[in-house]
Amino acid sequence: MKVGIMGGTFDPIHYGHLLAAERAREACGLDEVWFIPSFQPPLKDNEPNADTNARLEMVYRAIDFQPHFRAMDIELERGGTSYSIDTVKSLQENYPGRTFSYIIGSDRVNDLPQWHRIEELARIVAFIGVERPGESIDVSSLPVYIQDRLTIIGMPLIDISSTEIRQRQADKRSIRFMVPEKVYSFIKRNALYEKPE
Ligand SMILES: Nc1ncnc2c1ncn2[C@@H]1O[C@H](COP(=O)(O)OP(=O)(O)OP(=O)(O)O)[C@@H](O)[C@H]1O
Ligand SMILES: O=C(O)c1ccc[n+]([C@@H]2O[C@H](COP(=O)([O-])O)[C@@H](O)[C@H]2O)c1
Repeated sequence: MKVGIMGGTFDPIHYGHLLAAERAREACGLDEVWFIPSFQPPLKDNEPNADTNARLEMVYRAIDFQPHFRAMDIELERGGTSYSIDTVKSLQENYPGRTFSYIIGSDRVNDLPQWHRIEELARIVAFIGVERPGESIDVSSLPVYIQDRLTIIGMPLIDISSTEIRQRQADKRSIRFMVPEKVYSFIKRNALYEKPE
């Protein structure tokens, strides 16, 4: 069974994440995509804005009724810095018989050489890269051991980021149609990302 890992801060999850997962599933013949929210993403300086329960709940709402998508809380349960090497090793131990690939956007593809224990990680997992606006994938500057494990797939450029959603929400501008309706209603009901008056 082939599983794609869609890891992220998901603060909040948005249509860019969902389309990347779906196009990777189709292009690479993945049986399932597992969405794994990070507790603390390794290369981001700031702590996530929404708490872990809210970020996980938004992922559940976004993938509700999608037969090939699952959400897993293993990084939230583990706590600490969410290194992918720890996640993949734990998945391999707990779910034998699966092969895992990481689905990542162009910003993360380009910083793969900075990932924790990347040489070891690249031996046990493959990477599926998707373009996102603002940063194009520069395959030739990546070490060969990463290039060998990387497949770039096509996807329409979706110019949506969680940062922009948080900023729009703080500025009281519209975030409708940037996130699924059930995520939208959760953000509004819980006043996430709003600036205190
Ligand atoms: N619009 C998008 N198109 C393609 N891939 C995306 C898009 N947004 C995020 N990704 C990818 O999804 C993964 C998780 O992203 P993350 O949760 O950090 O979202 P983000 O929008 O980049 O968040 P932030 O703006 O808070 O940094 C990363 O691999 C990232 O490159
Ligand atoms: O393991 C690492 O060193 C590492 C460095 C950067 C990113 N990642 C993972 O890549 C995924 C996307 O990260 P981010 O910061 O864009 O949310 C998420 O699952 C992170 O844990 C992992």
